[in-house]
Amino acid sequence: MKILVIEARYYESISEDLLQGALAKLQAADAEIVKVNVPGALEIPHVISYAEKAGAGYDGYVALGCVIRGETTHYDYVCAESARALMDLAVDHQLAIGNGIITVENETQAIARSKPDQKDKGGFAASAVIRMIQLRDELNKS
Ligand SMILES: Nc1c(NC[C@H](O)[C@H](O)[C@H](O)CO)[nH]c(=O)[nH]c1=O
Ligand SMILES: CC(=O)[C@@H](O)COP(=O)(O)O
Repeated sequence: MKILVIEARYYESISEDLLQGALAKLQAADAEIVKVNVPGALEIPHVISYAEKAGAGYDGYVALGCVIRGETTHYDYVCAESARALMDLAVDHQLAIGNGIITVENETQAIARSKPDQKDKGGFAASAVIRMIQLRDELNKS
């Protein structure tokens, strides 16, 4: 299976941990992996839309990012809109998308969720997209 990993490397070290967790799972599944990065979480859904429009032939997508609450309401919009857009793409277009965009209150929470040897949210998102590809294929054959 061919997987596009889309990273919003807004926080460099957090992003790297999310990526390593995701790559471990994808490599274990012998996936063909393509990686791209975007400025922030809000731009991740755009790439999926572009790839699908272009007929790029990805079996699934892993979205990786970290959104940490600041002083204003921008956090709420970045979290809600990126999640909503990914969900709409997945459901409306039958796409396999693993959402590894962590939305947290502070850096401590982000570290705990990004590290592969802790909560490994990047790895979980990769495992999710692998399973959804399998499930979609099974349903298409039934
Ligand atoms: N504050 C965070 C952002 N903000 C940037 C937006 O995602 C977007 O790139 C900008 O509004 C331009 O369209 N992005 C993150 O990934 N994480 C944050 O904590
Ligand atoms: C989650 C964000 O967009 C955040 O970086 C914005 O910070 P602030 O609300 O302090 O401008």
